[in-house]
Amino acid sequence: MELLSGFAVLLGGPGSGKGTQCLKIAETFGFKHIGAGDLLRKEMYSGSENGAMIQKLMTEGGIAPSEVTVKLIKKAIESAESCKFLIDGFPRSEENRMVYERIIGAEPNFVLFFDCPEEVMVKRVLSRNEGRVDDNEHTVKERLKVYKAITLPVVNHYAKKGKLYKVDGTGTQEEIFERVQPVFTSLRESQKGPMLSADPYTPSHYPAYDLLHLILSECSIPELEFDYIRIHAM
Ligand SMILES: Nc1ncnc2c1ncn2[C@@H]1O[C@H](COP(=O)(O)OP(=O)(O)O)[C@@H](O)[C@H]1O
Ligand SMILES: O=c1ccn([C@@H]2O[C@H](COP(=O)(O)OP(=O)(O)O)[C@@H](O)[C@H]2O)c(=O)[nH]1
Repeated sequence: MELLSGFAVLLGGPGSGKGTQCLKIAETFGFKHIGAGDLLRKEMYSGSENGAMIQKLMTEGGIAPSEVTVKLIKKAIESAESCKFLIDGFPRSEENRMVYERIIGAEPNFVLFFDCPEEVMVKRVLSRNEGRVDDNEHTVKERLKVYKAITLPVVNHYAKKGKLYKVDGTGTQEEIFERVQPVFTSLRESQKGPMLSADPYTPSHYPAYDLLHLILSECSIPELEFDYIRIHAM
């Protein structure tokens, strides 16, 4: 099976606001939101053979085997009607990224990174109050270690590729969305790449602009000369 698709990725530490902002972006700009952690939690509670393993590693603050997560993401993509995806909280390791690229056969067109001080993230996680196995002081410390050692290299990888747009993740949800929204709006409305403010991670012109513009516009692409992103069967 082959699907025509395109996607953006949201990365950031635990509690940096990925899920919250993803919902707003998805609703405003018509993306299908795929939360990697949400998929794993659903799998954990489904009684599947992987349930106990997922619960253990989430409680310990670790990262699920790449094949397990990628399979769940692939299933979510295939069952969605949309062709515009916002993947939240994945890839979390270089290995995640490589397995995703091997199995799905695509790279994200654009990566948003929420930059947030540790103490802010910890405070948010500890007041999330959703009954999660990992929202406690011990696990959040472990998650932050994993984030710095294993996830930040992925962020750096996308920065080097000129795909990363860093957003200040502090302030209210509305303030953060005000920072995020113009990026998506200008990409949707402009025919030419937006010139963004200087930032260590932010290219002044998006190399991935054309493809992202394609994602953000309707999915009727055939007359345009873009590389199609194909999702290959596993
Ligand atoms: N800007 C914000 N200010 C205060 N609390 C926030 C903000 N953004 C999100 N939250 C809250 O912090 C917690 C973590 O946010 P969430 O979006 O789940 O982060 P992540 O997906 O990165 O872990 C949630 O309870 C959410 O309601
Ligand atoms: O690609 C992923 C995404 C999540 N997780 C696990 O799920 C937990 C919660 O992730 P989620 O994205 O839901 O939480 P957040 O970081 O947004 O607080 C992580 O600590 C990991 O244990 C994982 O193993 N792989």
